Amino acid sequence: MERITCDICIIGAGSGGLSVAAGAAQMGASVVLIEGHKMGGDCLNYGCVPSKALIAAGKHAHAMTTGAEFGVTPTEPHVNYAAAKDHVASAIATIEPHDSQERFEGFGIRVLRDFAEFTSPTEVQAGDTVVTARRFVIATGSGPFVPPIPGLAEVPYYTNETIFALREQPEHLIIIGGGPIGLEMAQAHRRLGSRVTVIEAQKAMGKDDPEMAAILLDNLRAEGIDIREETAAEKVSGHEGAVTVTTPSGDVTGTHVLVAVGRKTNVEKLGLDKADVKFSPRGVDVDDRLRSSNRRVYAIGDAAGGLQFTHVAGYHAGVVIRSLLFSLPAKVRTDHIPWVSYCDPELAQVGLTEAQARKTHGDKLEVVRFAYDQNDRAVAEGKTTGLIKVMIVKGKPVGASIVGAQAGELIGLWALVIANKLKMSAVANMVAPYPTLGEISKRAAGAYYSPRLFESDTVKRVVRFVQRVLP
Ligand SMILES: Cc1cc2nc3c(=O)[nH]c(=O)nc-3n(C[C@H](O)[C@H](O)[C@H](O)COP(=O)(O)OP(=O)(O)OC[C@H]3O[C@@H](n4cnc5c(N)ncnc54)[C@H](O)[C@@H]3O)c2cc1C
Ligand SMILES: NC(=O)c1ccc[n+]([C@@H]2O[C@H](COP(=O)([O-])OP(=O)(O)OC[C@H]3O[C@@H](n4cnc5c(N)ncnc54)[C@H](O)[C@@H]3O)[C@@H](O)[C@H]2O)c1
Repeated sequence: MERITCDICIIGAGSGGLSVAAGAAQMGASVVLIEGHKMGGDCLNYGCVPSKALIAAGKHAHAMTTGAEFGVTPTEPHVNYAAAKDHVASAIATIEPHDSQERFEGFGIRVLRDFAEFTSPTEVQAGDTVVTARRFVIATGSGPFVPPIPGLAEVPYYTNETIFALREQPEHLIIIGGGPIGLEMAQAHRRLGSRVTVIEAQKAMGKDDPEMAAILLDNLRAEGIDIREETAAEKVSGHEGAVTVTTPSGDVTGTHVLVAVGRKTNVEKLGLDKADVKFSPRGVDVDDRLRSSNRRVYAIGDAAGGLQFTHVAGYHAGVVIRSLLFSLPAKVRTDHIPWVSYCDPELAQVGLTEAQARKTHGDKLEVVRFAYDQNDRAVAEGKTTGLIKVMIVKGKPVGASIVGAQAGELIGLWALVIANKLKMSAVANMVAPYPTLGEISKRAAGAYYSPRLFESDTVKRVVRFVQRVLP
């Protein structure tokens, strides 16, 4: 048995763990990083990267069928699904070196490739190595939650951990779950030529603003995706190539099933009881500094039980680095965290939705809106489906929702505004280049100030007075 002592031991080399490791080692701490499976974690191997790569393949296929209004004759694309999966694999392979063991060893980090388990409040064992550390960071992420639907365990089904390796094109893909994983995969597969049925127990994209989500869902349905809401999967039966999902509104039989009903955090096999670390199925119980019930142990990213996004794991890494290296009492916020679903149109959110803002701020809330069809660039590009809504209290945005082309890029501005508690005037003062979709944000700010300027008797009185006295 080898014994190592270090300043910081990180369990999990995904988005969160890698960021802590790189930052801490480059600033002088001795770091051990333990990864039981693939370097890069979910985002690189089974999540963001492969899903966005497959979405990109679908986008190419879709463009071939939708050029008529631009004078380009639509043509039915010949899709080689396996080749699309080659693109997915190549995107992962291109990014892989950035997350590799060699790169992290180059920072002076000791990388152990085994599953880790706490053996005491101050020790972790990984294979034949015992690590004693001043501080530990649990960054073990999450995996697909497979619900106890009767019959599911007896049929072949896919999850995000297996769907990207599938090389035969599903003729009819049934997706259980209408959240971001379900709908991103639904549209990519539909555009690549599969028939797709989505079975959603409640409302699809239920964590987003319903008015904005409805615009996305209309478009997905118009592309031919059968989305059945308020319809839970109750039973699954069948065999390879013919799987039937039973729902209250009838049976659906398809060739393949993808389960996308949420995540299960990877905390159960960590020996947390032996480390005096409290946890639940949601993840490790942490305070607003991301510390667990054992002050030496922190948890970040998906394992910390909050919002589950790569950029949140990265943000958490920055917060714990300040605590671990400089003993600064850095705290996490959630009010400025954006998220984006990369369907077409994209659906993006930062801060409060309209309903949340109404509940929190009541009559003090003002909501401004601006539609994509009023934006010249959107008209030129034929991307007029879309809307921005900004929720404002006393002149400061508390939330922004965008659905439409490039919504994921546009939300960045509002994330900046909310993170820094800027006023709407900061956006109104910006000169946006013409013609860009970015002008949508400026016009939303205009929608806030226009009534104050153009419908104000005081402004009119002042202008008339100044005009009278001007030479
Ligand atoms: C299909 C899909 C698409 C997604 N798309 C996006 C997106 O577009 N944008 C976005 O922001 N987020 C997206 N996400 C979410 C994102 O992938 C996660 O939020 C992010 O990966 C979480 O990072 P993490 O570091 O917490 O965990 P992970 O990246 O999952 O890393 C955890 C690591 O810990 C390792 N591990 C677990 N247990 C142990 C142990 N006991 N010992 C040693 N190692 C262990 C695992 O093997 C893994 O490598 C997507 C997720 C999925 C599933
Ligand atoms: N673009 C992105 O940033 C992105 C993309 C994919 C995933 N993610 C992350 O991964 C997380 C997990 O995504 P997800 O889509 O799996 O989870 P989710 O929790 O967001 O959505 C799951 C959906 O499945 C439904 N459901 C649950 N049980 C069901 C049943 N028996 N039958 C039918 N429907 C059922 C739920 O009502 C819910 O709408 C997301 O919350 C997000 O944090 C992010």
